[in-house]
Amino acid sequence: MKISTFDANEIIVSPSILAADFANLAQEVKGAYDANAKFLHLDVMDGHFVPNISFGPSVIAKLRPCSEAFFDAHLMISHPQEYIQSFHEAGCDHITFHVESDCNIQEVIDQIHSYGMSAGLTLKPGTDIDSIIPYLDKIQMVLIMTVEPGFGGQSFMHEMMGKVSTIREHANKVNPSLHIEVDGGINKETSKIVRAAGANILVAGTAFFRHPQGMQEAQKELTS
Ligand SMILES: O=C(CO)[C@@H](O)[C@H](O)COP(=O)(O)O
Ligand SMILES: [Co+2]
Repeated sequence: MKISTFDANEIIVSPSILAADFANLAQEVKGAYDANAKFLHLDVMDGHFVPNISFGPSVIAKLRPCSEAFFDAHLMISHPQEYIQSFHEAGCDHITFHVESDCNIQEVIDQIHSYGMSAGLTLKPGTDIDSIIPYLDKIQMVLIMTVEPGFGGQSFMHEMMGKVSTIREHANKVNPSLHIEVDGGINKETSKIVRAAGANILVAGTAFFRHPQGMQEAQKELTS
């Protein structure tokens, strides 16, 4: 699936499977799509770029037949350029990588595009958005981290909203179809704040997969 299928004004929920029950991953992923979440957020961690290890292409490949969702990979790895082909072969539709990773950013963007996937750039909370501005017309998504990458279940950082509105202002001039995704601590309340700031893709792990009333209710809360 192509990201151009989705409009940058459309509010999309991207459930992060980091908060799902790993012993029942296929059921969880099917449930998320049945709840009308059009994306699935895949947090890949290498234990080096961030102090945690999650899963890689072989798990994603097993999940691919379970869902028609847009597979939205978030690579928290030091050397993204070495794994782009593997994530493409696993069935990812999109890859977001970190500006702080050890790579030539433009080369990795080109590599992602060469496999027909869309490309996104993201940054840690302490990194300035000046590192991303020069690429805004070359990518399809910016992901603003609203927690330190590495773990789910952390508290939302309100102070990141300035980054969202500044990126939206720049994008209106150079790339109006740019999607802005936010990731970390998104729930019923914070979803309203990020949407007001100009984000349209909402990553939700805990608030989605661990919602006491289930995923359908989570989807409703995040989009209403
Ligand atoms: O990238 C990350 C964490 O590094 C996220 O995608 C989290 O998995 C989101 O989890 P919640 O904050 O929604 O629980
Ligand atoms: Co993420």
